[in-house]
Amino acid sequence: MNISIIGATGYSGVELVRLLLTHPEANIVAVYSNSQTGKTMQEVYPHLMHIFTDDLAEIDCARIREEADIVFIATPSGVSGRLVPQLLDGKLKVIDVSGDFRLATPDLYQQWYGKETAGQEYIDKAVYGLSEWNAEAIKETKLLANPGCYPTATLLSLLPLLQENLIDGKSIIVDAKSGVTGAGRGASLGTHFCEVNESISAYKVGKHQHTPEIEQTLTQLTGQDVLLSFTPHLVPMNRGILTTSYASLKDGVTVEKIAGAYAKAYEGKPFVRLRPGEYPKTKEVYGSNYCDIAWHVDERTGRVIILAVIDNVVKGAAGQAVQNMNLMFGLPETTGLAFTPVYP
Ligand SMILES: NC(=O)C1=CN([C@@H]2O[C@H](COP(=O)(O)OP(=O)(O)OC[C@H]3O[C@@H](n4cnc5c(N)ncnc54)[C@H](OP(=O)(O)O)[C@@H]3O)[C@@H](O)[C@H]2O)C=CC1
Ligand SMILES: CC(=O)N[C@@H](CCC(=O)OP(=O)(O)O)C(=O)O
Repeated sequence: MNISIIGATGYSGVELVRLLLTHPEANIVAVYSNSQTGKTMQEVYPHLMHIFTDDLAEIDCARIREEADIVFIATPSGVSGRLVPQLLDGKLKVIDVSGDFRLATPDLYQQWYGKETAGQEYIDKAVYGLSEWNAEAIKETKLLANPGCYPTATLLSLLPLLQENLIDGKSIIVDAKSGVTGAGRGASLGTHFCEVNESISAYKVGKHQHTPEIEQTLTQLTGQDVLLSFTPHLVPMNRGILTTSYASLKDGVTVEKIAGAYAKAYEGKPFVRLRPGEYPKTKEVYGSNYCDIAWHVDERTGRVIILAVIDNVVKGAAGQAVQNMNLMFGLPETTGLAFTPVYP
């Protein structure tokens, strides 16, 4: 499989390089950058010395259509919306790691991202790549919208319970925490060491762009009416997301029903590990494609509290993108991804 990567110099892009270098079917044919063309990958990332030394090329859609079977796009929002119409031709398959093709309409995207994306005809071609829940559609598509990092952990937590009608879709509150790699490699005041170290703070309260992605997917996949509050926080660590979701239980729902819904949803799903009653740590999935999920039924308040952890750069971006590539090419989902988390 010949693979091109646009945005290879970013954190998601360089994680794609790491995963694809040991994938038995993958051959990276070219890596593309916007502002660092002419340099090699090992100049930008010395940890790749003697491992991956390719030159960074200027983005050339015609060349990519000829050289690659699949292209990953790992660029800031607003970029792939412009590139995809030039790439979707012939045999080439596209996986977009950004948010440009996740929301149902260009207007909704404009409302939450404050910029333009591709036209409706391209958005309609995209399949949402939540691997565990959308595998049949993923296998058939040429354009895949890889889920956001927070939505991955949140959706995997909530879908089984909404699917079985065990919680009230209008009662959901999601409190989420992310490591700083979630904000990308570019320097900014908000991610400066002295601003984040020994501190924790919320951001984009009531207006984070992943809110409509989570609501839209919960409704599309379960048919339930959903309206939720989502609050992200930045925590002083490199990788990892912990989501804590709260929802009111429907009448008569027992601990056994909750456990049954998770067991049914994730039987045979190699990357979801169920840990009822535990307190999963981001460290326990670090560097891996796992999502660990735990739940606690609070009989006093009639609520269920669900904890989920992922590595934002792996299951939340590059790892799930490779999992989706495997599905799109008829390979076992775990190909190139069956490695152990780095611990401690
Ligand atoms: N980091 C994460 O945990 C996750 C990120 N995402 C999404 O994935 C995408 C990439 O994120 P991340 O890797 O963190 O970002 P980074 O900021 O680390 O990297 C961005 C990449 O995009 C390239 N780039 C920047 N501007 C342009 C442009 N105008 N045209 C073409 N290429 C451009 C950069 O190239 P160069 O600097 O060489 O010019 C760089 O390779 C984003 O949309 C992000 O929201 C999704 C899930 C998780
Ligand atoms: C910590 C941090 O800043 N995280 C980023 C995640 C960005 C992201 O993944 O954005 P899209 O999926 O929408 O492209 C944020 O909250 O905006």
